[in-house]
Amino acid sequence: MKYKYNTVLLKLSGEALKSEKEIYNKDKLEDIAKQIVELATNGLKLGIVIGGGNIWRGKLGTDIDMPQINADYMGMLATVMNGLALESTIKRLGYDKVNVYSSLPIETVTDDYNFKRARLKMNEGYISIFVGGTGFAYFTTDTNSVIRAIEIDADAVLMAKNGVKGVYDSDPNKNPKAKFYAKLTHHEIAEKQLRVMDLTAATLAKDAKLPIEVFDMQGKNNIIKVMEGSLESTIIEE
Ligand SMILES: Nc1ncnc2c1ncn2[C@@H]1O[C@H](COP(=O)(O)OP(=O)(O)O)[C@@H](O)[C@H]1O
Ligand SMILES: O=c1ccn([C@@H]2O[C@H](COP(=O)(O)OP(=O)(O)O)[C@@H](O)[C@H]2O)c(=O)[nH]1
Repeated sequence: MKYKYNTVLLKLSGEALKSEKEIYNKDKLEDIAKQIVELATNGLKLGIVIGGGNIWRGKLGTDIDMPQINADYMGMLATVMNGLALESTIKRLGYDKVNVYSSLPIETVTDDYNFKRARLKMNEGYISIFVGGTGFAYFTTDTNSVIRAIEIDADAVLMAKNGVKGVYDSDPNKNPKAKFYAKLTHHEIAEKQLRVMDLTAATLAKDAKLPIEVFDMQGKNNIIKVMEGSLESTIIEE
């Protein structure tokens, strides 16, 4: 196997699909899908959680006096749209073995999810795209990523960021002197209150002893490079 991992859960933010003017940018969708197809074709077992941030986030609900629970379900539905956009792009590139599993029961456009079926299909080379978040308000897709990673018995969660190469001691976009960490323990994430994922997700990953690799997906073939171990990133483990 040419990759560091056999099975991974790749977390993509919805932001990765958008451009300045479009919620879906064809080149960005295609670039991500091409890398995913190459990885799957070469035998990497891939589960993907996609966020909804290019379309909607629950916190925007306050701007329109909407209760958070309603706003959160809108956000979860946004992740379904993103999953379908990614699925059709992957299929358009000729890789048909893709399942979109939704935490929300939308059987007309998504597959029924249970972890045993996902594992079985992934062993047959199917890519699993997990949408709908956890299906519960007050969570984010970071938590959903850790849950799905545990369920598919992933070796790690690969957390793709937009424009930062990993975890720093403070926000590198605000503090040019922020110190980069190549390695961190789960304990340090909590102890130093490093903002890489929400606390629920970080706690769950720590309890499950699940490694997390944080990397910048904005770079040529960075998703492939991080799987090959040739990209500078932050690895969070025991
Ligand atoms: N300790 C930190 N290490 C890295 N990035 C941080 C940190 N604290 C804040 N950030 C900021 O968090 C941003 C990523 O936020 P997030 O909501 O996870 O974005 P994404 O949509 O890329 O997942 C980074 O672009 C960075 O500006
Ligand atoms: O389990 C979940 C996952 C997501 N969301 C909602 O869906 C939005 C989009 O998800 P997220 O912000 O994680 O997307 P990303 O930032 O990764 O694009 C969130 O803001 C939440 O409002 C939710 O309520 N429960």
